[in-house]
Amino acid sequence: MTATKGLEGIVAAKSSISSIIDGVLTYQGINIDELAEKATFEEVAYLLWHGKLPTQSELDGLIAELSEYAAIPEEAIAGLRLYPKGSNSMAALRTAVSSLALYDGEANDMSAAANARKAVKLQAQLPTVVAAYARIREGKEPVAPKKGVGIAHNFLYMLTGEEPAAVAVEAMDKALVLHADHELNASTFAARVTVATLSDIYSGVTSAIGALKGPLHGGANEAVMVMLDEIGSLANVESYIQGKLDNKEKIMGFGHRVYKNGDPRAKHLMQMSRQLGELNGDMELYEMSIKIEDLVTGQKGLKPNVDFYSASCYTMLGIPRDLFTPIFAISRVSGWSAHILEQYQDNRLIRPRAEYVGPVDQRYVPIAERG
Ligand SMILES: CC(=O)SCCNC(=O)CCNC(=O)[C@H](O)C(C)(C)COP(=O)(O)OP(=O)(O)OC[C@H]1O[C@@H](n2cnc3c(N)ncnc32)[C@H](O)[C@@H]1OP(=O)(O)O
Ligand SMILES: O=C([O-])CC(=O)C(=O)O
Repeated sequence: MTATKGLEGIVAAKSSISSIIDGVLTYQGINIDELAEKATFEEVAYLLWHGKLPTQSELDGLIAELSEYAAIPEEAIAGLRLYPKGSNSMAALRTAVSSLALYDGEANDMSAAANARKAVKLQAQLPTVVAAYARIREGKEPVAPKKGVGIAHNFLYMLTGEEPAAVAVEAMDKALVLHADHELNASTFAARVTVATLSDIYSGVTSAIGALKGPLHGGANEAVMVMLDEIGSLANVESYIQGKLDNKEKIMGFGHRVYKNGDPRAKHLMQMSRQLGELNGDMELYEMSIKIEDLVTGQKGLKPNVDFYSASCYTMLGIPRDLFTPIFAISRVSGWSAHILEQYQDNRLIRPRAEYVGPVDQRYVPIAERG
């Protein structure tokens, strides 16, 4: 038995949710470029869950259902208030989502209908949790979700307590579309491994949030912003990046396990970064990002991934950098839950093998004889 480090290239599941073939990403066979331009996030969530785009009445039904479930139980809000000040926002989200199971009477109901309902509940409630936590830690009261608006709108509204500008809603919605699903990425795999034991959907999503948190995966968007903040200005880009490359340090937001010729989502976020810069009358973050891309691609051949330009976009939308990865989760919970439902439909325990490389032929040594 020979292990493949990081399971690179191993096909570990059959899935009909999203595909990456020859560098082209599709959700249910629809090119991400088309969805980014035309679809709303709610349409995409429906597509991932049901395998088809919704009719107008199906979409209205989903928006109504999301509105119905968006408020989180008072006990969960009370829990958020107890988290230590300065908690990591992804750790807080992971804990809060796990706690939501305790207040859902059907958390352990494994019927298909209950699982489909819980997928919608989780999708509805993650934005509320992230926004409520962001406010509570600043000493502000959470803002109750608004009925009848989309998730992008509602999230920005609950975060700021103000009606968001149309352009901000549009940008956020597109970002959510672009992050919704991505085949068997690490967090989705974690979710599928967890539920393949026939554990519940909350356990699967909690596992997924834990996996997304890491800087080699979703956590890279925050790490990109840390880097941009450290660089500070366009004039410092070259020396900073050159220093990192000379020291063989990783540049966050670059490289990808599957895409070797570029992540198709990055160009949409790059465009959004430029547009938001123009709107804000401040192009520096965009220009710094472009210069970083030129240097890293020029010297290492590495292309930006989905996390690179999302950092400047979210910052220009006024979002604190430690909410970037939670926002990724707000979107990706659509894909996680779609994969969880797909796993339940044709389940088999996921249990690979390890190549043993430890010592052999050892004997138990009594404690008094150990050196
Ligand atoms: C939503 C997402 O999860 S997108 C990915 C987000 N993660 C990041 O942006 C973090 C930075 N990028 C990385 O760490 C990697 O490119 C990953 C984790 C995305 C992919 O990792 P892997 O497929 O295992 O590639 P691996 O890390 O083996 O890289 C291959 C080579 O490219 C180099 N490399 C890869 N990414 C980078 C980078 N961002 N900066 C500098 N060098 C890099 C590696 O050092 C390695 O070089 P070597 O062969 O000389 O040792
Ligand atoms: O697929 C991956 O490995 C990571 C990624 O880009 C994503 O999850 O969006």
